[in-house]
Amino acid sequence: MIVLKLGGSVITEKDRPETLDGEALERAADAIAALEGREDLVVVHGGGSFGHHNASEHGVTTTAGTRDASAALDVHGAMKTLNQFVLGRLLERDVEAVPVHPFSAGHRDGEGDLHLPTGQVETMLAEGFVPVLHGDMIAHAGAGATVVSGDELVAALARSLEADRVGLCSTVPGVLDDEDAVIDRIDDFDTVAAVLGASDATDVTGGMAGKVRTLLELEAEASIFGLASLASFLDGENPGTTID
Ligand SMILES: Nc1ncnc2c1ncn2[C@@H]1O[C@H](COP(=O)(O)OP(=O)(O)OP(=O)(O)O)[C@@H](O)[C@H]1O
Ligand SMILES: C=C(C)CCOP(=O)(O)O
Repeated sequence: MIVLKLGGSVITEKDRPETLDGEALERAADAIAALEGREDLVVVHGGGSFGHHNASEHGVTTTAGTRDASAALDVHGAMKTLNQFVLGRLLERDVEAVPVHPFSAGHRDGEGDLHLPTGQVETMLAEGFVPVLHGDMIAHAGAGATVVSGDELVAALARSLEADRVGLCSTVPGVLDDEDAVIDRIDDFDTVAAVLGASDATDVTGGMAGKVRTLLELEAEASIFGLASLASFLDGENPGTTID
């Protein structure tokens, strides 16, 4: 069973609000369609130019919340729009993709910890569907609603579903060192902290630094790689950077 995140930076033009990178999304959908039926797959996608700009305008992050429903729905709506594009490209390729909207499915407790029940995802998988989740807003005890990143959802799903493989397809071929070479393996935050930055584009969830931090907390290994390596990841290889 594979949990795969399609980074928003891959499937959208992240620096142009609400702009899809149609060609990249089609390539990602082709790779997923080639896997169809061989293994259980849960897809999560990030926001890219959908969601991050809206969240930034409303001043919401993974810790700063809002109690303004219109603001929450603005971010949620942008993410649902992108989710429709992702589902559409998968359905065109006969992948039985169905949506799961985290805002309606989970919450954060007062400590900010994410709780994501997965009974619906497990039933979808058992019935042959490919669940497609996305970064979203989420009710947060004591803070209203905050942003939940696709990376956090990947980690929660991988834990609950005991995923065999976890992959994050991003716009970079892996985590890069100070000479832009792909770092093969990361097992400690401090040793790479100096090269880990935010995203180049508007991003409220922490860019590469947030991604590595979240994945290091996960017991299972995870791979971060670029679109050119998505097919090889789905074929069982470990391209890019392995976080363990
Ligand atoms: N050391 C690093 N190696 C690689 N990328 C880095 C590094 N430091 C910062 N980055 C930035 O992190 C970005 C990837 O993080 P980002 O959160 O944008 O990815 P994503 O998950 O694909 O997108 P989204 O968060 O929209 O879903 C890269 O585009 C790059 O700008
Ligand atoms: C900005 C929102 C709503 C979700 C972002 O998810 P991410 O792109 O995985 O960080």
